[in-house]
Amino acid sequence: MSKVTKEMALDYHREGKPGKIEVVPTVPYSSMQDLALAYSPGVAYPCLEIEKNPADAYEYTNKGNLIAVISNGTAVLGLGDIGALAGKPVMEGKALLFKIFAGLDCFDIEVNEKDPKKFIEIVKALAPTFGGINLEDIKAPECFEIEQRLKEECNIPVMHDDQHGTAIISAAGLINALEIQGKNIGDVKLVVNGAGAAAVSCTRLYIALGVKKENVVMCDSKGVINRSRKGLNSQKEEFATDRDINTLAEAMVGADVFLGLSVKDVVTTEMVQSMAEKPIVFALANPDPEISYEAAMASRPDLIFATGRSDYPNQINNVLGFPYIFRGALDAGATAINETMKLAAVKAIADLAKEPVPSVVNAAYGMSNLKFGRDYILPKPLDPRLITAVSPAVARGAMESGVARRPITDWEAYNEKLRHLMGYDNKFMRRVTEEARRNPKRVVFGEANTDNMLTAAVNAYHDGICIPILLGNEEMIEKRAKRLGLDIEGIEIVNLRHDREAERREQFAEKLAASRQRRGITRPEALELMFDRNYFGMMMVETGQADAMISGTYSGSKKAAKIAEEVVGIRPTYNHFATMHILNTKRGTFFMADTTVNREVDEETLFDITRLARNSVEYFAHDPIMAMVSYSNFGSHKEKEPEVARRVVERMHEAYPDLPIDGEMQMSYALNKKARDAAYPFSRINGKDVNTLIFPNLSAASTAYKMMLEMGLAEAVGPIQMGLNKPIHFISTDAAVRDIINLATVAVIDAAVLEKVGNGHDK
Ligand SMILES: NC(=O)C1=CN([C@@H]2O[C@H](COP(=O)(O)OP(=O)(O)OC[C@H]3O[C@@H](n4cnc5c(N)ncnc54)[C@H](OP(=O)(O)O)[C@@H]3O)[C@@H](O)[C@H]2O)C=CC1
Ligand SMILES: CC(=O)C(=O)O
Ligand SMILES: [Mg+2]
Repeated sequence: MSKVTKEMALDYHREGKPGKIEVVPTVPYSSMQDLALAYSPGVAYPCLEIEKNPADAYEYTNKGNLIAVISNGTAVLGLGDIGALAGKPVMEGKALLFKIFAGLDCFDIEVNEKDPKKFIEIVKALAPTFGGINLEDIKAPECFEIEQRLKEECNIPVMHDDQHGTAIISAAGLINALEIQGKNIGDVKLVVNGAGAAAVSCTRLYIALGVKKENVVMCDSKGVINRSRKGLNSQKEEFATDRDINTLAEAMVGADVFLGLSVKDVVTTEMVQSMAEKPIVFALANPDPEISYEAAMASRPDLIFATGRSDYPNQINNVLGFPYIFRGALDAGATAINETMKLAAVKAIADLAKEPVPSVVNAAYGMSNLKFGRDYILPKPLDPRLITAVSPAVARGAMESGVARRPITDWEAYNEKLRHLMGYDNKFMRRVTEEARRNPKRVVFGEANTDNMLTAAVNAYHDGICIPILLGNEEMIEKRAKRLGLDIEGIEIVNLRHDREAERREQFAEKLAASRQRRGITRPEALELMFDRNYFGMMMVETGQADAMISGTYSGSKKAAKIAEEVVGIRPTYNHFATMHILNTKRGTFFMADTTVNREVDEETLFDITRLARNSVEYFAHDPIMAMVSYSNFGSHKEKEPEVARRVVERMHEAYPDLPIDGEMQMSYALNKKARDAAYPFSRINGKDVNTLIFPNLSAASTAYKMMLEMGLAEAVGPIQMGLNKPIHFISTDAAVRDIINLATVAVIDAAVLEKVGNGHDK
């Protein structure tokens, strides 16, 4: 991750539409009828229902999925009292996190009011709008009264995240760090620096989990809070120590755990060195910690160190909790977020860190070997399992403690809903990944000496998806792996240019020349070609020395595709091969073809593309419902391109009389079955939701899927090659690591099917 600079951050916030979030309608709104339903007169009906029964607000409005992040700007991060307006970027940021991590909609509300009593009245008056209230960055001690009263007086969950979110996450981190250091929570000496919202609440939770109160020393801006201090507020009084010490430096001597929730740079290396053996330091002030990562780690080797930042190992930040805690609370219809729910969240988060880390998480952090230990005490914020680990635990907690108004009964369905909410639930990829893991295959990675290819190959290996064979110079690959922090032990590297591969090059050349001698490749030429990664790698697959290949391409796949045609050839029942992209969207999974290969599409090419797509969609266990898309509808335009599309549909109807395919038709009819059924009742796909889109040319297909991706409307798997004799797949070397892993996973499945049924699944 590159260092965040002021300029980058300001540009990020300013570019495009300023800020970070927007409001998007969720119902149709284009016709008069729609407007009459959305607003007057139709809107009166739900109003009257809610008047009769307020709980109906959850049925007819967005209340049940809407959070308010409310702040008065008095303790914004560690920046202090910068005011309500200046805190808005933080609150917008939280709104964004609620949305992307838990699918919760969120309004940020900055209230220009420091008087706690007035602030409480304002928030209370706003409460009917929301399903939950996340109080944020409100300073101590006012935050305690504010939260307490709002919890009592609102009938929706209210949580001050700086208090409880931080307490939950850091407690999970503490439990795991203590386990690694081999210490007992009941024995540890704890120093807390800061006596504000976060510090007080964290300390209370640690005590509930077993820390002895007499082993706690808390400090504020004036030093140690001891009994001789006068005029302490009640929270500071609660933690005042009997020990006769005054400074943080004195408190640190012999301490096992340091918890910083104060300001930057107040801890020195000497202080860390003065701590007990195997200490734990959580320096959580944001954006800059109480001691820097570099200084802390240099101070002693037996330390476990965490900060609130995302750019160092062990991030302890309430982002790991609040989206999922509110998700679980709202889904169970909880009236509050109570101690049982908080403890359930602590356990779920702590336990998740001990589970094997999936490759998507490693890949997201450019790592290959994240494993429970001193540099990984908590799950990473981009871990997609957090939602299914934490939200159900919190919802169960709500039910057990009797605050759930809408108890969940079908947990499997709830988990499914959570996954779906989140990520255009990649059910398809989950299924193929499980299949690949059951029977991993040998996959050659061409261009293994590039960052993303190498990271993908190594992650796929550690995830048990495939057995990679890396093509490239071993020294260079090793160097790169070291720089990227990738563990490549156990992975085969083949340096095809090395003398020790001379025999294999000869063997491959002979075989290639034998099959291509009448098509212009002589043996000496074939031998020359074996110095090319694509020829060599594909020959490995052709001769059974590997099961599949991911060919890294630099500028489109044209050259590599030509080589694949020469080396492994096109399946006997076709004259062309093509590629398909699988798009996971909010509306389900769509298959699109041909997205990358055939630049000139005549009738024969389009016929092959359509047959290949039909075959592949079935192969991925979907029943194809196909639309041939065009700018024309069923003959409305007579030009060559729609004519070709029409003829291909006719030929498909003849070849596969039962196949639901039709067209040519515009995309609006392909995707809107109501409109299609009304306008073209004769269509063969009447009443059906299309899942496979065949495009009349490469420009249209490529533009369509890329537009969906760029607009954030889909996640894609692909390009999936269809029609070659062997599983050779092509992807750009700078494609995202996750995309390369996904393609390698598909290649493994491809190889397994080939092994089982040959190309016999061609029909
Ligand atoms: N990583 C995470 O997830 C989270 C991190 N934080 C961080 O914790 C910090 C505090 O936040 P919050 O509790 O909301 O804020 P508050 O304003 O409620 O509390 C701040 C506390 O820090 C104390 N403090 C200020 N300067 C010093 C100093 N030099 N030495 C010791 N203590 C000092 C203040 O002391 P006094 O009482 O004397 O004024 C006060 O007790 C911030 O940096 C924030 O970013 C907060 C929430 C979550
Ligand atoms: C993370 C957070 O909430 C804070 O630093 O205030
Ligand atoms: Mg905060």
